[in-house]
Amino acid sequence: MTEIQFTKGHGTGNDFVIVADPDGELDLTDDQVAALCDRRFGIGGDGLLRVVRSARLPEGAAALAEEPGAEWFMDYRNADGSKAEMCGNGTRVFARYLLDTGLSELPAGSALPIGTRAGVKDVTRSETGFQVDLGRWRADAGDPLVRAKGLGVARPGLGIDVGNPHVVVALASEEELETLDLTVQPIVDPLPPHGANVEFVVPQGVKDGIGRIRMRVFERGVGETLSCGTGTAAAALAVRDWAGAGAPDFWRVEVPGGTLGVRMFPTEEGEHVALSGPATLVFSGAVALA
Ligand SMILES: N[C@@H](CCC[C@H](N)C(=O)O)C(=O)O
Repeated sequence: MTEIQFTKGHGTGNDFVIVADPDGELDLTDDQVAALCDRRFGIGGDGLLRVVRSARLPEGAAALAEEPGAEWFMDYRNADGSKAEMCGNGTRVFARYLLDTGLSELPAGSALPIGTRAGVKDVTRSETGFQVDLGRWRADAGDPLVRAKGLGVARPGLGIDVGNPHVVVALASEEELETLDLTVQPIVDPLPPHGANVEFVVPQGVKDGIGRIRMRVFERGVGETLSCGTGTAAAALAVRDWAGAGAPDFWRVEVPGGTLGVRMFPTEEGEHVALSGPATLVFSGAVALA
């Protein structure tokens, strides 16, 4: 049986098994990922981050073509073993791992480019830990309806892509958010071609120029998690859209695992959205691969 080294990390309670595989020698099956992420029989995690040199992975070629400095690729897998394009909390935890293990450096004022299936993402330091520029976002057509246990009637959702697909649903009150039962997967109709992460939000108004939101999420390939970084970005974009002209470009999103910052800013290629928050490594060990 092969034994591998791992580190456990999290960003606002969205937790990951981190496996260093610099030379791309570890081809983990979906079942192996699911076993490592199992909370009873494995290490436990919402997902797995494989740390691999972009040059050693076929998917890394596009990252290197976009940004030759993107030495490291975040091979992200959901807890069920499925691949996802992006993970916002994951990129911050990935950056923390690269820096703490000495695989990369991030001098003050510079950016660390990380390869992902949704393109290269620049990570910089921020007051609360790290900021990741998620790049351009886009509204998805389809106007899905969302049914969730505990909600009664179906609610309209707004499809937003921030590298991975999301559907955001506004709830009427904190009570609705609390009584929502996310042990059962919400039904999205029509479901976007590659599925969706579903965010339930309660806007909390604007204070000191910063929009506030409370959010819970059901992640594609995982279930309810304590936080979803790309989900908070989608939530802020949706609430800003619903609020109309004059809504802020700075948002604070409260999730069960903590608070994340979201900011929208113009660039030459169009508006970008960035996510900021903490990233923590918790422990390391060795585990046998099933
Ligand atoms: N937790 C993540 C998103 C992880 C991927 C997601 N489950 C998907 O399938 O798109 C985040 O912090 O963004």
